[in-house]
Amino acid sequence: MRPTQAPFPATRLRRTRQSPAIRALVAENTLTAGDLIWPVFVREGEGIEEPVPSMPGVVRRSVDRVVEAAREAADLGIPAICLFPYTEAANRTSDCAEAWNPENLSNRATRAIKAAVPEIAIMTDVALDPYSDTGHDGFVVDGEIVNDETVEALVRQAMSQAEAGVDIIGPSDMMDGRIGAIRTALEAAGYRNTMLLSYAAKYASAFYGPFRDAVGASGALKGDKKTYQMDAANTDEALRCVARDLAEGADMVIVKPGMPYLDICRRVKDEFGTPTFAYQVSGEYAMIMAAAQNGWIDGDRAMVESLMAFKRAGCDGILTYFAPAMARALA
Ligand SMILES: NCc1[nH]cc(CCC(=O)O)c1CC(=O)O
Repeated sequence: MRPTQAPFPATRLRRTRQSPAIRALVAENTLTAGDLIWPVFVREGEGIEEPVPSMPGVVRRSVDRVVEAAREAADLGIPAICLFPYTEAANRTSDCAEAWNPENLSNRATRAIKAAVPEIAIMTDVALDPYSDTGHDGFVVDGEIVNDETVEALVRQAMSQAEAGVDIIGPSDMMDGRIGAIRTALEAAGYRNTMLLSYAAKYASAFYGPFRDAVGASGALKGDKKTYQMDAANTDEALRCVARDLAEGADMVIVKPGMPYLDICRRVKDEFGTPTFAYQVSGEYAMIMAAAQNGWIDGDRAMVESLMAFKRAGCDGILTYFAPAMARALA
């Protein structure tokens, strides 16, 4: 694109910024509730909403309260909710068997939401970290996060989620070959419409800190995730990950974290034209909320601006803890 314009004063770029009406007319991007996926934390119990200290305004909900939250989200026009279980220490084992227990928290929440709020799409996370005693996304053997054995377990986890009625399966583990393995298993079992939203370009990030508190993984995690999550120095590698996952049967892809990786969002969208999502992760949310609580920034305006940035970068939608607040602001 080559913008063409007459010399000043024939061209005055401020003309199209002069009033809310004119600015609305020339806005290049829009943000709607339909762009949002809301990640929620699920815990055991009943009637419980337990604050997550490092994520002001975010709570862990018992299944009955998650159902209420899903109702509220659907009424606000939010199309999808994403479930993350907080697992107690007793359910964190070296074989991670709770991950494919049909009665695990994630599967019970899925069935309860499906029954009460059938119109909202349910997304779940595929990775072993909520169920492992090491806090890693895969099995650890002699200090190595082993790929192929982990993929077999991820397939079992994904199949139990499909069986529970999940619409969108989100593998966030960054193992090699898991998209193809899960897609093959889904097709073989007749789950033709179950979508795979691959966390294709997921970076090893300091911004996941509050999330690990929220799901109870902070204490468990030994070491870091750098042998499977990506190095912040790389961009071409992100395109290779996305190309690989699309070739294996992913329907849509995620770039994660969001704000520090807007360049990756733009490249992925331009290169593949596939439905592309950004995950504005826990640490990004926490930064904005912390500054707002200190009176250092206007939290509502920072929320809107940060989410519009993803649309500008080419994203079709955003996973964000701000989803209900943003949807309310748009209503
Ligand atoms: N595989 C687990 C997972 N799924 C989503 C997040 C992070 C989300 C957030 O920070 O909001 C993580 C954490 C991690 O990889 O350590």
